[in-house]
Amino acid sequence: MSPELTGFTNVQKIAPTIIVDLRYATTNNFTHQVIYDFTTAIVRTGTAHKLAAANQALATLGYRLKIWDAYRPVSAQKRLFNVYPDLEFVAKPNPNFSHQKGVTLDLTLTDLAGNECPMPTAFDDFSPLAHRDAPRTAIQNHYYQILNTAMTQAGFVGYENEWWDYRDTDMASFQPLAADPNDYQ
Ligand SMILES: C[C@@H](N)C(=O)N[C@H](C)C(=O)O
Repeated sequence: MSPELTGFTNVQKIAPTIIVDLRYATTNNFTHQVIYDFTTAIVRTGTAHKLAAANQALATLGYRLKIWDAYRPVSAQKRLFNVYPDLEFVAKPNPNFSHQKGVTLDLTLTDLAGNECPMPTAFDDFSPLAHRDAPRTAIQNHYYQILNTAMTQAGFVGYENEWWDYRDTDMASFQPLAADPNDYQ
């Protein structure tokens, strides 16, 4: 992978219409604790370009992406795992994995005004209803398919147990890398 793609990028710098609402920067998450001290969503630059392509495709259909989590330091993963050590829904701390190396996003779909579309569950609903093969209502399935098509066509793969978790298909090409998102505002 070229060196220009392996650093970190603030996703809103290349896709300003993406909404960022980092839930672990607030107490509005499953831990009820503030997990980290930043509100800027960063991912590896190659991943950011793919995300911008997904958001652009969605814009033509009248939708936007809303990000709930992006790069997550290993220290934050430790806090999440301490509260909910269930590998189905929270990964073990590991600098070479997923959010912790900046190749994964937790996200949902909104309309152009920023209103969230109906999806299978709330964010971090750690129940079987979050699984990608769970039964969905027709309306939930409609919006899920719009999101899933845009993300997979842009080069992401969805984690089977969480409908909101999308990983760069090139994730294995990225070596571990840490950053402070506050440096990318
Ligand atoms: C905690 C949840 N939002 C999540 O990101 N789960 C995956 C499995 C992870 O911890 O990487």
